Amino acid sequence: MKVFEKASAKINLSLDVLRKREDGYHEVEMVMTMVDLADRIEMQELPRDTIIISSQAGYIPLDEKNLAFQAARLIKDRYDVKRGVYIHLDKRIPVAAGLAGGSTDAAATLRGLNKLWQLGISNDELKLLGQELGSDVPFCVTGGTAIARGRGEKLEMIDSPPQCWVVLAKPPINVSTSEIYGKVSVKEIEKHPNTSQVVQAIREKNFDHLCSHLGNVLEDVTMRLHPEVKQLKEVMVKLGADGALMSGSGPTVFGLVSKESKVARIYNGLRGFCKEVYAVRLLT
Ligand SMILES: C[C@@](CO)(OP(=O)(O)O)[C@H](O)COP(=O)(O)OP(=O)(O)OC[C@H]1O[C@@H](n2ccc(N)nc2=O)[C@H](O)[C@@H]1O
Ligand SMILES: Nc1ncnc2c1ncn2[C@@H]1O[C@H](COP(=O)(O)OP(=O)(O)O)[C@@H](O)[C@H]1O
Repeated sequence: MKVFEKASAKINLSLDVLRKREDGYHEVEMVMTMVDLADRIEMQELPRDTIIISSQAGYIPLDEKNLAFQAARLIKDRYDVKRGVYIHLDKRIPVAAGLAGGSTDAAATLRGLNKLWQLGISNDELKLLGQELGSDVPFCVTGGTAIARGRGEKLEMIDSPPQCWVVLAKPPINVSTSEIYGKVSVKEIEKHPNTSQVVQAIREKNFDHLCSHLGNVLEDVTMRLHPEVKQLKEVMVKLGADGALMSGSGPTVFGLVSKESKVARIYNGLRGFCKEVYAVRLLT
């Protein structure tokens, strides 16, 4: 038997860091939503009790470092499953980009194996399992649009944002999420995003209000280390995006665009700066 899952990328419409916690993580308040840029995951039953991962992407680990492998092992151990699985990852989400590529693969693997092995695990339980794999995994299990609190695992589902185009550009640099969080000094944050304004704009489907309240406190940290991310955001705005922001810990910058007629110009303009550019819709 085979199961297919789509594993979509997320963007952070706002990201605030409230404080550093005793356990080393940061207490956050984020508004997250999914975009129509996704990895495809195929899971197939194996006769042997083993987990095998393959991918067309040569640049991700295929061993126990892969988050899909970790998700499969977790579900096997927790539910004492003595069966094997072959998992193929058709990677389309850029890696280490701030788009939760690994987390969404892990979430899709949890969902898929629940079906493949007919385990009957509830959505809430899948989110709890996801939490053990990473802070963004519970959101990736459910998808939709949510306010994420705690270290990212406490979710409050909200309405979908007004539909629009999302142009994503990933500069060719590597950013480590833990390094970026490690460099955040909460006291020195100059401007916190106004989460409730972002949520209100979404509720009222007010696109302009949403664009003017996008905010991410990790931007300053990543942009200080990699000035090209700042330049990319400026280019995105100059080319005509209605709003622009770095997603997560970066380095991907996304632009929200309401008019389809502007998308090609922005896409082509960005292609002059980096190879990895995508124009997609929100997953509403
Ligand atoms: C910044 C965000 C925003 O959505 O996304 P990405 O840039 O990774 O896509 C997330 O908070 C990333 O979540 P995720 O990538 O799942 O992080 P984890 O694997 O749990 O943690 C990686 C490391 O980041 C730091 N970390 C993560 C989450 C958090 N709330 N506080 C932290 O300080 C910790 O140092 C941790 O060891
Ligand atoms: N299935 C996976 N897809 C992508 N990256 C993965 C996966 N499993 C593990 N990784 C590793 O996770 C790290 C972060 O990648 P990713 O999840 O794409 O970044 P981000 O959290 O910034 O969105 C990379 O160093 C990558 O090698």
